[in-house]
Order: sequence, then C-alpha cells, then structure tokens
Amino acid sequence: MKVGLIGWRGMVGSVLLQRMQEENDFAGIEPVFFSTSQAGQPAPMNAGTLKDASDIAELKKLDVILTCQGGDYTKAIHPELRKTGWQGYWIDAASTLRMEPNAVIILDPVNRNVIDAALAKGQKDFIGGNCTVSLMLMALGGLFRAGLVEWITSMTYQAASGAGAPNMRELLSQMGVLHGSVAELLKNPSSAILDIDRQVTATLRSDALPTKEFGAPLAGNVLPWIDREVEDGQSREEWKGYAETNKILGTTTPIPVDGICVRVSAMRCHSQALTIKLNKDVPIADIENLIKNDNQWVKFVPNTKADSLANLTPAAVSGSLTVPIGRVRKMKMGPQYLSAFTCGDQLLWGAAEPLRRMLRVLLEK
Ligand SMILES: NC(=O)C1=CN([C@@H]2O[C@H](COP(=O)(O)OP(=O)(O)OC[C@H]3O[C@@H](n4cnc5c(N)ncnc54)[C@H](OP(=O)(O)O)[C@@H]3O)[C@@H](O)[C@H]2O)C=CC1
Ligand SMILES: N[C@@H](CC(=O)OP(=O)(O)O)C(=O)O
Repeated sequence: MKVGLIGWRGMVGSVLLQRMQEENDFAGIEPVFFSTSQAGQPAPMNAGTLKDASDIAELKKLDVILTCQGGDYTKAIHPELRKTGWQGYWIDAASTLRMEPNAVIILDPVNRNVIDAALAKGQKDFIGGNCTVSLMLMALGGLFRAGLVEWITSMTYQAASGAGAPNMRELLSQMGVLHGSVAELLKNPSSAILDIDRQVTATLRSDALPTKEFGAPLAGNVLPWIDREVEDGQSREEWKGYAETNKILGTTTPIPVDGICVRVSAMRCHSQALTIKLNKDVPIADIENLIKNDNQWVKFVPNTKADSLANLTPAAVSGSLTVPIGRVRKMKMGPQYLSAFTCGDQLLWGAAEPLRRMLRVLLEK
C-alpha cells in the first residue's frame, strides 16, 4: 500500500511519525513523504526525497493519504484530488471535512462499528475528531456504549498545544516574564505576598508579556473562549462537543452535549470536568465497571485526594496513551447525576493516534 504522509514535520505529524515507528506501522506500507515547503530535500527514514504536497499527479499515485498539514491544505487539495477521480483513502487530522456526509469521524476503540459500516459502503474519507471530544469519549465510552447517558456537560481545561506549537512557546515565555517580574521579591522569604501579587497583576496587565499567539496572557490566567463564535453564544469548540460526539457515536437520537471550553496553562493535556445525567439510577460499582472495562487505555482512578493528585493531572498523563478518569461520584442533585474528571494527552488520542490506527484498519482489510 502506497501511503503519502503530509504534515509529518509539524507538531501533530511528529507525534504521528513517532507512534508509527513505535508500533512498526511502516512495515506494511510504502511511505511517500511530502512537504508544502521543502520538496526535493531528503525525506526521513531514507525514503528518497520529499515530493511537493500540491502536486496532484503525485498524490494521485497513492492508495492512502495521511495528512496533519491543516485545514487550509485540506480545503485546497481534497476537492481537487477527488475531482480527478482519485479513489484512495484520505485520513486527516483537520476539522474541515468532519461534518461532511460522506466523511467518518474516526475513534476506533469507540466507533469501530461505524468505521466498518462506512468501509463496507465504500466511503473513503476518515477524519480524526476534535481532541476534547475524542478524549471525553475514550474516558466515558463504557457509559455511552451501555446507553446510559441522557445528557452531559463538559467544562474543559484545555492545554496550550491545542492552539499550536508557537502557543506552547508563548506560554512558557509568559511564565518566564511573570517570574522575572518578582524574582527579587521571591528571594526574600519575608517579602509580603500582597506586594508580590500586586507586581504579578501589574505585569499581567502591562505590555511586558508576549501575547501575539493567544492575544492575551495565559500564564497566571485562564481564557474562557476557544476558537471563533458560532451561534447561541457558543464557541466553535463548544459546538463540536455536540456535533462530533453524536457523529462519532452514530446516534439516531442525538445526546445533548454542552459546556464551556477554557484554555489553561497546561502544555499538552486537556482535562474536563463532566456532569452526566444518566437515564436511570445505576449503582456506582456498576458504573465503575462499565467505565474501566470499555477499552484498554481508560484507567479508573479511585475518588481519593492522593489518587487524584497522583494520577489525574496533565503532569501525570503527558506523553502517555492512558486516559484516566476519576472523581466519579453521585451528585447532590440526585442518584442519576454523576460527576467525573478526566485528563488526556491531546496530541496522542486527541490527534495522532486515531489516524495511525485507521491506517491499520485499512491494512487489515
Ligand atoms: N495542534 C493540535 O492540537 C491539533 C491539530 N490538528 C490539526 O493538525 C494540523 C497541524 O497542526 P500542528 O501539527 O500543530 O501544525 P504545525 O504548525 O506544527 O505544522 C504544520 C506544518 O507547518 C510546516 N512547518 C513550517 N515550519 C515548520 C517548522 N519549523 N517545524 C515544523 N513544521 C513546520 C510543516 O509543513 P511543510 O513541511 O509542508 O512546510 C508542517 O507540516 C492543524 O492545522 C489541525 O488541522 C488536529 C488536532 C489537534
Ligand atoms: N481546537 C483544539 C485543537 C484542535 O486542533 O481542534 P480541532 O482538531 O477540532 O480543530 C484546541 O484548541 O484545543
């Protein structure tokens, strides 16, 4: 199978390449590497030279295209390529095609049935889901599979990486400026904390912090808006919660999903505080079993302070495929109301992993 890799140099693409190497995915394919800016230069893995990612004639030779190049690339190339009659598989990290009727949103541990049905019908476009949605479904797959979810709200704590590599750098630079503004005061253990706070706040409100990428300070702050405005006061990131969850699950009666998406100063793990309305009262032990037996990556964290702080944080999860879920308990609102907290690496299950697994699904066909 001839597989074209596009966007492999970027942040998501680098994680994808690393995972494909770890899992020996290259053994079953003939990789062809592309670039929009470096055609002619040596390709990685001694795979010849880089081809031009806008060369439709070269792209047409491929059985599969795996792209993490971004939405603008997809918008420009996908329709051109399909117009020529190309019948290959298009696997993509960008959101552009997700809601197209002939595209499937891929998260195989959760919706392998939807993927298989689409393949059987001859569908060719397989698109990775929004990171927040995919991570929520990896954590709560067991409750959805059991048909227990009446509705869900997700209050998110999303990492800088979701906004891109330059944003991760900017966050760290902001942290450095904040620290620098009070470094002398911090050295003196008897300096007044309110003086330190006043100085930090003054720095946050000044022009001293770099804010080109986020448009606001993220260090020492939270940003309660991600992506652009859509309708009904929702941000596009919040809109995806409902639209993509229901498309991934292939629901016939949509399950309401809503909440507020917030950017916080984590590096690459998105966390979510969930309120789940169950459609019946289920004992907490059964809920725990459904959650932890759903897939091999979900990890149930006991609802204790020690377990939560050790296992349910971006610091614990970063770089790992494990999706912990904890703080699970019935709420004061009644026995059908469940709270939970989950955290996951948004570059792995949130972006790269579903793509490489889709390639595996095609190889095993
Ligand atoms: N960031 C995220 O969390 C998520 C992103 N996505 C999707 O993936 C797409 C790509 O995102 P992301 O990986 O963050 O984008 P990057 O900006 O890291 O990479 C995108 C492209 O930029 C080019 N590029 C230019 N300069 C450099 C450089 N110095 N280092 C590396 N690449 C460079 C490369 O293309 P070339 O070789 O052609 O020059 C690369 O493929 C997004 O647009 C989005 O659609 C999906 C889910 C999550
Ligand atoms: N919007 C996400 C990252 C992302 O790229 O999402 P999507 O794949 O839906 O465009 C975030 O900011 O955290």
